[in-house]
Parts: sequence; structure tokens; C-alpha cells
Amino acid sequence: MNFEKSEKLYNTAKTMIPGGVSSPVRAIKPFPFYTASANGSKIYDEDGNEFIDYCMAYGPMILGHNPPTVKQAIIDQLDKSWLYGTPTALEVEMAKRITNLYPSVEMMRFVSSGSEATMSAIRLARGFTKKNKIIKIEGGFHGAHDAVLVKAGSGATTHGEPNSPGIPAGVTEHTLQVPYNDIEKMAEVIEKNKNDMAAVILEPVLGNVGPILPEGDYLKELRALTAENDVLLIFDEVITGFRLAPGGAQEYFGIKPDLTTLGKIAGGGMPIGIFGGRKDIMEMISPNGPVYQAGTFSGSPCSMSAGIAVLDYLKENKVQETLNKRGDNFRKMLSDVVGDKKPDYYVSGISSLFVIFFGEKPLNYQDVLKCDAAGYMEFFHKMLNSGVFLPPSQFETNFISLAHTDDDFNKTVEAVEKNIV
Ligand SMILES: N[C@H](C=O)CCC(=O)O
Repeated sequence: MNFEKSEKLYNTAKTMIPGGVSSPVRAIKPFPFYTASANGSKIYDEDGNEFIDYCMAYGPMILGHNPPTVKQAIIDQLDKSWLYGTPTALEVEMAKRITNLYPSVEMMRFVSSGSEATMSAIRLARGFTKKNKIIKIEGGFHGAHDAVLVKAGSGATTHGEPNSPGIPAGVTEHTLQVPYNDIEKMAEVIEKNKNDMAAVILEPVLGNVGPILPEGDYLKELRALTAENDVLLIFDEVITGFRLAPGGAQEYFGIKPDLTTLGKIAGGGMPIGIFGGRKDIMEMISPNGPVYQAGTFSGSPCSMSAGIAVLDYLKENKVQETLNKRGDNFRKMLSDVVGDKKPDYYVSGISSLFVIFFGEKPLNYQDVLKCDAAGYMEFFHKMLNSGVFLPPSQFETNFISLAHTDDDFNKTVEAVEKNIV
């Protein structure tokens, strides 16, 4: 494959944009490909190369790229202009859909990114409980804000900076870490810090170090433990929301968190974040209460219009049901190919999420760090040259969209068979 134009763009970009990218996860060594367009399950670079895309913009594009129904909603909104600085009927419509799908979300606020949603939810949890400490899961990624950049997954782990410099120790000393799938450790840390513990925040399925699934009754036990100790439970469903089920992981696993954060799919590819939950907690948000949160682009009309269009399409077409079946089939196809290969590979995933771990089945962050990340990157490059774009890191998940076809799956499996050791 020829990447001449991308290389040229990178050489110019890197002089003005650190790493030549606007988010570190997009940095691919020796240089990333620069995208010209995307449609359905395919992404096209500036050199005219076509790839089957499993990165899918890191999750929002559940219907595939450029879906007509969402595009039309955005175009219709553009005709009416796209930013007002006032509330709109669109926010009311969007809120109705979310409360219907997420019974735990009695009230909500719209923001512009998943990071903003988790930042606001954590502030709110602290303001409501009048306590300072939070627990996050090792390897969990809740965006790029100060309180959660500790043992953070995603690009922070990929680039070897799970604890970013630039964050005062006084901020992260209140962020305690426990391994995923370890309820005993969670109980111990809560017990030790009970008087100052505001909340536990976690991705119900760890999605930013590849999908790692909850074992047994882990989530149910966590719900019981946090409730018994007056600690708020925040589900970060920015990845799992609207994907595992219409009502996200909380519907799929039958758990009711106190607060939830959503994003990605909810904006149909336009910038969005949502945090919401119990009414008594949400009423603490300004102007009803003293916990402050604000944003010029919050509730952006294009994001709301695209979000409504995508949520309606998902509902009318029972998309999650279809995708969950396709995800199961595709993971089985992949497992059949890599299962007998050595060294060990493990196909992990749930619903329309998947990853091939270059190692044994991980239960938590420490396990996934033992995987052969360099071996994965070699595989990534071979796959790219075979026309398949996977996330450029062992510490991310792949996404299947409604636009992925049997032909895509078959071609991908052929490429995996060819490119894996
Ligand atoms: N894994 C990240 C979020 O889900 C990827 C997005 C980014 O950091 O640009």
C-alpha cells in the first residue's frame, strides 16, 4: 500500500500539532494515515487506500460512517443554524428518550464530551456526599481530566503515561485505585476510607484496555457493597451505553447505578456527553443547587438532532439485538482462527465489542499489561496493509457497526489467519 500523501501530511502536521494528531490514540508509528472520507464500514485515506474500519471513531458510529438518517438530521438542523446559547426543544426530546431507556437516569445534563461528563459526575458526587475520595478501577479510562488520569487505560497506557505529569498530587491523592473483578480489594479500600469515600466510578465492561468482562456477580456485588456503605456508584457507559442494550450495560447486567455517564453513540458522531442519575443527586447541580457545571456548546443542536435520529433508528430497527448476534458470530470466527495458534491469543468481547489479546484471558489491568503489546502492533501494521484498520493499540477495543457485512467479516478473518503468527 502507498501512504505517500499521509507521510507528507504527517511531516507538515508534526511541526505544528504534537505528534501530528489531535488525540494521542491516533498516533501510529512511523506515521498515521490521514483520512479523506468514510462510508459504511469503510474508511478512505488521502492516498486513496480503503480499509474495513473496526476503530469506528472509537465508538460513536454504531450505524457505520455517514448514515443517511443521521446525516439528514444534521443537515436539517444546519438550515435552522447550529448554536443558540438558549435551551431548545431538542434537549427535551433527547432527555425523554434517555429517561425511557435508562430508568436510573431520572435527570440529566448534556455536555460536549465523555471527559466532561465524568468530570462533572465526580464533582457532583463529591458535592452531594460532602466527601472527597473516589475509587477508580486500574486501567479504567474516564477521559483526560485530572482526577482520573491515574493508572488510566487507552492512550495513556499505550504511550506509557498512565499517571500524567502536570496534575498536582493533591488532586490524585483522593483517587484510589483497585483492580477490576476484585470485590475483596474493593471492600477493603471502601472500609478503610469509609468516612471520606464519595463514589466508585467504573466502566461496567472495561473498554479502554480492550474489552474485559465482569466475572460472575462482580457488578451485583459492587452495587450491594456501595449501597451498604453509602458510597455512590457511577457507571461510565460512554462506550457501553446504547451498545450492549438500548439501556446499556445497566440494562444488560440488571444493575441500577446512582449516576451514569454517556456519550459517543448518543451524539450520532457529533460531540456529546451526558451525565445523569438520581433526582435527589442531580438537583444539586446549579442553578437548582450549588454544584457548578457549565458549557458554551452543551446541548449543541446538531448533537441533539443527530442523537435523536440515531436513538430513534436504533429503537425502530432493534439494532442492538442484530449487532449482539453478529458480534457473537464474529468473535467465534476469530476464536476458531486464533484458538490453536501459539503463543497464546484470546478473543475477548461482548455485544459488538471485541479484541484479540496477545496473551492469556485477562481479568484486570495487570493481566492485560502482560500481553505482547509490541507483537500486537506488528499485527496491526500487517492488518492495515491487508486493508483492515484495527485500533492502533492493544489497549483499546474494536467496534462492529451495523454497516459491517458478512463479506467484511470473512475478509477480516482471512487477513487475521494470514497475519497472525
Ligand atoms: N479510548 C478513547 C476513548 O474512548 C479513545 C478516544 C481518544 O482518546 O481520542
